[in-house]
Amino acid sequence: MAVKGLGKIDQQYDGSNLRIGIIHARWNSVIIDALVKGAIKRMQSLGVKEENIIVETVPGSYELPWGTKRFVDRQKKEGKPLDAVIPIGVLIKGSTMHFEYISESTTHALMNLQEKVNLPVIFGLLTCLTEEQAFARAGIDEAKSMHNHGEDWGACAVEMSVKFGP
Ligand SMILES: O=Nc1c(NC[C@H](O)[C@H](O)[C@H](O)CO)[nH]c(=O)[nH]c1=O
Repeated sequence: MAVKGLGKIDQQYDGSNLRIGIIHARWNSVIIDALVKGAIKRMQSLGVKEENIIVETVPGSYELPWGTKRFVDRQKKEGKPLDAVIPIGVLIKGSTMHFEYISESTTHALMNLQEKVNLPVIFGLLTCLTEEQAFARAGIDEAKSMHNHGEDWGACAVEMSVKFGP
């Protein structure tokens, strides 16, 4: 049986010297809140200090690429550069093509952003066909919960920062 999710992390990484940003959309906020909490919980379990986890928000997932760029730039300008950033959004398919266009464009923009900001930009965009899929991936629906993907994103941010930092 294929094992979904991050699988076994090959080692515990020490996040105690890291400063990590989370920037999240405000659409589908119940699911977003669970994902953000999961990412924070996992990063703190790896030693990232509470004061070094900076949270910012944007209206929707479409604003994540531009918001992330400005967020990273501002933290750097204030002399408090980030080691990684986790944009988080939840897109749920509706009756139009809006979902497809935002999913595709935002995914490409976030991928390309890494070169521009020279930091790990973790892919925290849930693109779900149903609300049930989104609840399950945020660890909300115990019945079908796979696990809270936010925790994977937090672990990924720490690993990428420690392994590939400056
Ligand atoms: O439409 N559905 C969604 C959505 N639309 C808004 C969009 O991201 C943007 O904020 C506006 O178009 C204004 O630019 N944003 C989401 O995060 N999830 C959705 O499921």
